Amino acid sequence: MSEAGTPVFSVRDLWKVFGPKADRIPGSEYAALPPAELRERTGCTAAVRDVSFDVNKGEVFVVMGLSGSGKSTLVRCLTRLIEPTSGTLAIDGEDVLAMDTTRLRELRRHRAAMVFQHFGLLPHRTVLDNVAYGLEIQGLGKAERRAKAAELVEKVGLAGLENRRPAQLSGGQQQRVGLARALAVDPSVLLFDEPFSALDPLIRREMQDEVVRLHREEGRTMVFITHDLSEALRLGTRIALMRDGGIVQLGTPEEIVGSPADDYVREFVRDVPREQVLTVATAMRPPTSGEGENGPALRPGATVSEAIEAVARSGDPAARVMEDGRLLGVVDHACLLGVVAGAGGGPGTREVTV
Ligand SMILES: Nc1ncnc2c1ncn2[C@@H]1O[C@H](COP(=O)(O)OP(=O)(O)OP(=O)(O)O)[C@@H](O)[C@H]1O
Repeated sequence: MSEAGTPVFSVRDLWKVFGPKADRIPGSEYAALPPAELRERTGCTAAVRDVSFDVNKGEVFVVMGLSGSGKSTLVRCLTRLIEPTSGTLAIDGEDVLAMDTTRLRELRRHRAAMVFQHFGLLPHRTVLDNVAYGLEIQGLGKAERRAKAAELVEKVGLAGLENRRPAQLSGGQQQRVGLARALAVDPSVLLFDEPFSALDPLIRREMQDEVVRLHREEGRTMVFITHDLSEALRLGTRIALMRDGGIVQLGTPEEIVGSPADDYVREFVRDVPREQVLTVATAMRPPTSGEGENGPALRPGATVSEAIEAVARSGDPAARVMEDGRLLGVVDHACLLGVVAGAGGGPGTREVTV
């Protein structure tokens, strides 16, 4: 269990198999077959294949993978929009698979709100009424829900547009309405299913910033599906990288980029500018005697690219990595260039010298 206490979601040995007699697949001789062979021999597709993970309170948990890797199926299983074939699943410690229909409805409406790519806004209602809709379902009085909705409309940057209808908004603005509506019920977790993939790049970036801001300001737990690596790296506290229904690697952006679990992940992250993801805590080396007196001070979480800027500005041969007044290590030109050149992510793997 994490420091944050009970995980928001706790998922163990989860399978979702589509096809005839799907429940005979998990745990059988067929379970380890590659997808094409499984389909050929059984007519089944294992969309989610023996997956286990926790979503911790306050984190942005990104589910990333190529089309067909199982992202949507996995996230839909979390609230049983798709019924898992086998495994266990809990939200805030409560068994989701044991919930009856009333409890499940409550889960989907209040505890785990979903933000979709197609916003599903009510076309004849105004922005304000669309946001208030979730509160109406909750049984709040009219004045109260309009006041709360107005607050949320402002929070997502739509103040002044309260009385427009969805058709009078841009795609990004519609997505903000969807976001405000999901936030209205104050859920313990927000689930995003590729919400920004239909938006143009600039608006998409704006919406990503919005998610980062909401996360920073409210510490809200989020599960975010994307097939876009740069989006995953920008938003994710941790990223689960899926392939053929399984999780090939689960880790922080830095772990995924700096220590890919296998060749598949390595290929996936090949073009990522490593200096923007890897931190000085990874790139640093122990100080030699006399070092550590001078040079700019950086926190361990500073990126290598921030360190390069600091060293270039100060003209010192190295920067110091400090925490609570303690010297943890130093990053000199060789450490920093080693990261840029891709000469390994961790200590002891650098080959580049200057
Ligand atoms: N209802 C279904 N019946 C049969 N197979 C399905 C069904 N839904 C999904 N699949 C299969 O399960 C696999 C995972 O699909 P899923 O939609 O979860 O992937 P995804 O990673 O979300 O893809 P995308 O990014 O394209 O949305 C795919 O091979 C898909 O064809």
